[in-house]
Amino acid sequence: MGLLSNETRLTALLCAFLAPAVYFLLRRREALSKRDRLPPGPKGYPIIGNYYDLPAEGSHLQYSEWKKSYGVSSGFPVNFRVYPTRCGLGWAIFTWKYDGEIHNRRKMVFQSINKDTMPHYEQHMHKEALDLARRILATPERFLFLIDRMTGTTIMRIAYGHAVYTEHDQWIGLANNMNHCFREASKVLEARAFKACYDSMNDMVNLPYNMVKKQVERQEAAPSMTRWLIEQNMNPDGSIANEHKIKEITAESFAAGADATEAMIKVFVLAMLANPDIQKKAQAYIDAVVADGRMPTFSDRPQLAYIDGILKEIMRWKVVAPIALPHQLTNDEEYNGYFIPAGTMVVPNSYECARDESIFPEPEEFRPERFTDGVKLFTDIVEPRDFAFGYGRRVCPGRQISDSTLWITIVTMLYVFDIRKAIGPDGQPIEPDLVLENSAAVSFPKPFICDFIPRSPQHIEILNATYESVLPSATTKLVPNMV
Ligand code: HEM
Repeated sequence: MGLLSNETRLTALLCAFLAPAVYFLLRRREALSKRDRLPPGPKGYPIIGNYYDLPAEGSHLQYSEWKKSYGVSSGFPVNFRVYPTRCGLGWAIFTWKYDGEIHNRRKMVFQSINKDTMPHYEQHMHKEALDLARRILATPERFLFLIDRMTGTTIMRIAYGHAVYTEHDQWIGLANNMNHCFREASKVLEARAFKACYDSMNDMVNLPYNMVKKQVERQEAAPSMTRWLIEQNMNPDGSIANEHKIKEITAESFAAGADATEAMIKVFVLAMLANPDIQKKAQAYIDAVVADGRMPTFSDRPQLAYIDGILKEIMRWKVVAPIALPHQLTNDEEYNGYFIPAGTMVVPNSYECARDESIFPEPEEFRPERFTDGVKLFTDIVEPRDFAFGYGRRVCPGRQISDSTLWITIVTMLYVFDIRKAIGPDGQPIEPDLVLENSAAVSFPKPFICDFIPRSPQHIEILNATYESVLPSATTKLVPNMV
């Protein structure tokens, strides 16, 4: 006779059959209830999800429309599922999926951008901002090109300590070729373009790095991200650990940083054209701080809250990276009562954040007063940097560099110039188009013209003298093909 009664055996048998069934029913109910709780949105297709719903350009506008039409009240736009996300393009980490390797590389970027290194970078930025003003003075009609050039030369100095004087600089040429490849990524699949892009990315990674390495050996390297990383990774026997990572990180700074910084400086010019009163107000604040006949510098920043107000408003008014970069959930998430399964691609709509009327009334208006009364910056309003530079673990690691570059450029331009609408042949001011041109990642102002009028001969004299005094070891002469 067994130890169990017949009744107990029957119960055990029933349990053995029923338990999995109950388990699967519960799981199915849970799955169904989760499916009911997916955020609403375009239906999509099996496997490819919403791939065909993705607009090629201006996707932030489409997402904002969906947010309205699907009636989602939270910041999360719509149910949006396309599984493959950052798929990895060469060494460019912004195209990689998050993992331990990215974590380490981002850490290295932060090691080279910190409170000890920033003062050195700020000197570079200052020199480049002054250089831009001098070049605009010489050929104002080329200001769009000169802004483009200046964002490249600033990053060259920060990444490699390399000062660019001519328009035919070898490293700038390499970096521009590489950026062209990122912008035209789809065309890179053509065999010839692929080879050219492969070569230019390789050169960009290796050549400037090798130059700095030699300078470090000779102890004559200027301060730069590359120099710092080489020094921090130098083994006692003189070999360099993580060499390929250092090369790739610094090359990437150019790919990731130049376009967005350029777009923002151009947005600043547009904002000044459209708002002459704000320009005048900003100049009055600057003049009060530098009444002793000098130009503003970084040390004046705490006294120039209005310039920071302008900077914040530029980041909000025209978000140049309107959908940052796509993220992908590694785990199931609950958000505002919605269920969002692991693997979902989440496209942040930063443009929509900037247009939230409950936070930023009349969002189309350019209004630095949202953020400052001219004396202090308000702390009880959403910070545009929290959406302009992306999110979470992938937030832009170059934001401190861009922030300082933008500030010193804006304050320098406002000190030297009155930025005015150009006058057309009919004698009327030419109105600039304030709508940005959308592209894959960064939106730019459409080409426009305007006048840069020096505020006085004395402002020019002070500009030239200041240029000579900042980083005086650099070449101070205008070389023939400089402008
Ligand atoms: C105004 C200028 C800039 C803007 C608006 C900007 C914005 C952004 C945004 C929106 C992202 C995506 C963040 C996300 O995935 O959520 C990003 C990523 C990145 N940015 Fe910037 N950026 C700027 C300048 C720079 C500069 C100067 C550097 C380098 C020195 C830089 C380096 C990077 C890198 C390496 C990434 C990829 C990070 C990753 O995928 O983990 N950026 N940036």
